[in-house]
Amino acid sequence: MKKVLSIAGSDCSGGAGIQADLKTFSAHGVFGMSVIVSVVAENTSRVIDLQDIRPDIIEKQIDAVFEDIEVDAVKIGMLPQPECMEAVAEKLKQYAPANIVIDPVMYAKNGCPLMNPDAIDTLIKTVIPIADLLTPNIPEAEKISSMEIRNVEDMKKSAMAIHEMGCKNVLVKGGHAAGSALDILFDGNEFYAFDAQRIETKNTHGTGCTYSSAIASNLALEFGLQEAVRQAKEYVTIAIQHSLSIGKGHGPTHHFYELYQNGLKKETGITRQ
Ligand SMILES: Nc1ncnc2c1ncn2[C@@H]1O[C@H](COP(=O)(O)OP(=O)(O)O)[C@@H](O)[C@H]1O
Ligand SMILES: Cc1ncc(COP(=O)(O)OP(=O)(O)O)c(N)n1
Repeated sequence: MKKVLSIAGSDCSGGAGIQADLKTFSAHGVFGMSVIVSVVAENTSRVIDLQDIRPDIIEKQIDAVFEDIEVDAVKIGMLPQPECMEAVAEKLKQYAPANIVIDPVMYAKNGCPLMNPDAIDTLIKTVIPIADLLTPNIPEAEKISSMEIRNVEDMKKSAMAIHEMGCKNVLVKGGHAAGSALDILFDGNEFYAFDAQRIETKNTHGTGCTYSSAIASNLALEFGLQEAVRQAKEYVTIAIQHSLSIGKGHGPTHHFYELYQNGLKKETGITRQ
């Protein structure tokens, strides 16, 4: 069985963070593992407080996984502080796993910061260069590339600027744009578009976590990058289509193995190998 590690924060309400990652891994039939970097007291409406985990405990969690288990892909989510970023980057350089997918989480949907804004330089210098794929949403891509994104051409320019910072591939996600849900992948040479009809729903808590974890799962399953993103885009679209009206705010995406299998068959004619 393929094994995928999530290094991320804990969302006690189950819609985002480690919890969304592990649900996504299970739906993909891979074995999920977790290194928790922050415990976030949050729900579908708000972030109440958070407690970051000490960097040495983060390092020891990573050691505990890698000294014992072969890891086929790593998904990284929330990294709240520079010290946490440095600890994670150093350990991943040491263990050099394949398929590092990084979702540079900065804010929760309600606008609460999950990354110290002063950590942006460390993110750029230390974290971005270790990514096989970086998956910023539009506000994150704007912040990292120091440019405004108003249209698809700007998404491409931003992706190129971020690629220059040392990650192998960049996927700028269009969830925050108007129009269809169009994401742009840049591999250093070509651009690839992944488009889906925008679903009218407020229940989009955890979409970015779900998407990056689905991509990491597909890479672990040995799909090439474009195919891994294409299948993950279908997964996240179906997970949003079937999202749940749980809580008073933005409800979570829905992860359900059978739904995925049937949804894929019904909606795309594709079955997973
Ligand atoms: N309302 C929606 N309908 C369809 N797809 C969406 C919708 N909102 C987001 N997506 C898709 O979900 C994925 C996650 O993107 P996004 O929501 O931008 O990430 P994040 O959660 O990091 O802000 C992307 O593929 C995006 O295009
Ligand atoms: C613990 C934790 N990690 C990440 C997020 C952000 O999740 P994301 O999928 O990027 O988007 P929203 O859930 O904020 O819409 C989070 N909220 N909590």
